[in-house]
Amino acid sequence: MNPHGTPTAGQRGRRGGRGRSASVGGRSSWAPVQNSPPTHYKVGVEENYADDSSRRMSGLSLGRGSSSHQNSPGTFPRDSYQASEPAAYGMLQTMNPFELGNSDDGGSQKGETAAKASGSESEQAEVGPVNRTSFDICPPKTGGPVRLKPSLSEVNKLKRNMQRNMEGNNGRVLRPGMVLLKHHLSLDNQVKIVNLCRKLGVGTGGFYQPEYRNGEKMHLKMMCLGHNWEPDDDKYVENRNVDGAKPHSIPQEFSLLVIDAIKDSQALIEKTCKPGNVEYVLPSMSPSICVVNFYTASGRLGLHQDKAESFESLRKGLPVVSFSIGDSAEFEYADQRDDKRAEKVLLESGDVLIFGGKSRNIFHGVTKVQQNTAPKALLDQTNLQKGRLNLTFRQY
Ligand SMILES: O=C(O)CCC(=O)C(=O)O
Ligand SMILES: [Fe+2]
Repeated sequence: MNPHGTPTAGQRGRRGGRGRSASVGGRSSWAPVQNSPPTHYKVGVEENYADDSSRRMSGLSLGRGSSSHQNSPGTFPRDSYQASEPAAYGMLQTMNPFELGNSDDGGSQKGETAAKASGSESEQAEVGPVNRTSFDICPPKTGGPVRLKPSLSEVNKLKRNMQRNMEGNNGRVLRPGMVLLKHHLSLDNQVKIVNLCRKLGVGTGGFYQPEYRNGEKMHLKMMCLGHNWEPDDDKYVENRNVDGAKPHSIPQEFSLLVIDAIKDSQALIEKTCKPGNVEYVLPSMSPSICVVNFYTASGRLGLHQDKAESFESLRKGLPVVSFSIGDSAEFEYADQRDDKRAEKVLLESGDVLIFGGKSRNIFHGVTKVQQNTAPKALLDQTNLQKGRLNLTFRQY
């Protein structure tokens, strides 16, 4: 059943399974692959492979057994399944491979690109690429609409937010283990994140539009860092099904921001809730996975739980840390998968939302992207296209 109530046979949704973490792979299989010069293959070329059966699992399934979904297959959508986005929107038909993999990006091109991993481009095609068109979240400026300078009120708002952040007054505990840090990411950091995501996102291992086996597309573009999450199987795998590519690693800058946000959230909990041990309420974690989503104006994400991480990670309630950048979004969360009973909160550019501890398994989703709400200063500095960039970090 998708969020519109339409049954979608055989479809499994995001993070519905809670496989008991067995032993497959283990930590060592999580070690980042060494960097290598960027190897470019077929980026920007629409690759269609008619035989859908070729979309087999190409990677090692990490730590997940057969996922015992709490809900039966076919009832667990992650996405809205509205009409798929216009193919031309932000798609690149050509790209410069030398823009990728520079060592200054912190993330680096993973050593074994899809082509390398499988030996050659033609072999790569056999791994199971289906439809991978490069997607650029910051298309080059082309004399398009002129963007106005940020207004005085926007500049003042930014200053006010910075001041509140310095005073530690920008956070709210939404429920036990769930914290919203308003305007936590500085404009500079937002710009850096956008630029890095853009860089990692345009080539091999970059953004693609995930699709379920039944052909329905998620209404967003996705790229995973650290490890690939596969929508169809609700599992992390080493090579993604769509094109066999390995994910880039998580840039260290991102991880530092995550750790910083957890510390600030814990400080807020200590101040406002005075728990005996804050680690019980909101445990610390060190991210090994980042799911990067880009929502265009019509993008959304159905209520779901994030439960593909290891049994240990879920048992300990290690938090999901979510960064929002660009247009604002309405975010809903609830104890059940029930939109009517969900609470809503607005996530604006720079907001960080954390849910761990007792809130780790909440159902959550994105109901709406509010158009033209991104800070102008951010758009000026990045040329981020209309929409919302979201990064969710987890520890496997
Ligand atoms: O975009 C968001 O705020 C949520 C994303 C999310 O829930 C996910 O990627 O699992
Ligand atoms: Fe999620």
